[in-house]
Amino acid sequence: MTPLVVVPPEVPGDWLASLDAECEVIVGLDAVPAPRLSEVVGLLSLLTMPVGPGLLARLPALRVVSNMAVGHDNIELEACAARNIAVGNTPGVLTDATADLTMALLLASARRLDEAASDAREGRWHTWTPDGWLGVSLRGTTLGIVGLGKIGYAVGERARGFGMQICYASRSDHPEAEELGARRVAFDELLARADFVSLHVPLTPETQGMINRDALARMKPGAILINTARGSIVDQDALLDALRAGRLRGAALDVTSPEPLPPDHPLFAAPGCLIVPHIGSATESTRRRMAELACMNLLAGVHGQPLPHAVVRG
Ligand SMILES: O=CC(=O)O
Repeated sequence: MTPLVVVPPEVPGDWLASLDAECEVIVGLDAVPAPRLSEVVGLLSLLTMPVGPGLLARLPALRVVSNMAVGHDNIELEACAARNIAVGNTPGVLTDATADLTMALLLASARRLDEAASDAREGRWHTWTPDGWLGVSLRGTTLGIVGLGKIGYAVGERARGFGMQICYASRSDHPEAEELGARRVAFDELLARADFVSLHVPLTPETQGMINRDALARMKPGAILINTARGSIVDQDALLDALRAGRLRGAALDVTSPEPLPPDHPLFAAPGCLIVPHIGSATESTRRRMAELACMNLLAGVHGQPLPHAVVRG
C-alpha cells in the first residue's frame, strides 16, 4: 500500500516533490478525511506545529515525524518514543545561514543600523556630525558564545574574521575551539567578560529562562545580547528592564516568545532592541535543503529505515 503522509501547507510544493513517487501526500492535517487519519504514517512538521500526545492520538499508525528545523522543542520526544515513532530534524544545512544572520544582527546592533536607517528615512539626517550614531568597533571586543554546537562554532569562525576575542560556555569541552583561539569559561565568567553574548543552545528545561534577571545583571554593563536560538531562553521582561535602564547597550532577537511577538509589545520600542521575524535559516538554498533533508527523513521513516538525521530512532 502506498504510504500516506501529511505535509504542511506552508512548504512550497516543489520543495517536497521527492515524496510524490513513493507516497500519497495530503497537504495539511485538516485536509485528511477523518476516516483516513488512521492511515497516516508520516508527518512533516514545522517548528510552529506542536506535536504532543493529543495530535499523536489522532494518528494511531504514525511511524515518523520529520521536523523541517534543527530545533525540535515543538515535539514531545518522550511521547513519540513511547509509541516508537521516529523523529527527524535537519541539522548542518542551516548552520551557515544562521551564523550569517547572527553576525548581521551583531553588526547591526554594534553600529545601530536600525536606528540610523530610520533616522535617514524619516528626515533626522541633517548633516554629517562627528558624534552622530556612534556605535562600537568589533576588533578586540569579546564575544561570549553560549553553546558551542555547529552554529555557535560557525559564529566563532566569523567573529574571528572581525578580530574579536572568543570565549564560550558549554556543557562539554570542545578541543576544536582552539582553532578559534576560544577559551571555555564558566557561564558566569562569560557573562562578566563578554561585550557580546550570543545564544546557541537548544531550548530544553535547563535552558528555558537561562538569561534571566540574574544573568542579565551579571552581564558587562553596555553589553549586547544576541539570540538566534529560541525566544524562551531569555526572560523578556527582565531584558526589557535591562534595556530601559541602559544596563545593556542593545539586544538583537531573531526569536521571541511568543512568535510572532505582538507589534505593540514593549520590546519593539525598547532602546537598542532590534527584532526580526525568526529568519535565521531564511535563505532560498537553505530552506530548500532543509525541505530535502526533511523529505529524506520522512521517506526513511515511512519505509521503516533508520532516519539520516534522527532525534528519536523510533
Ligand atoms: O529555528 C530554526 C530551526 O530550528 O531550524
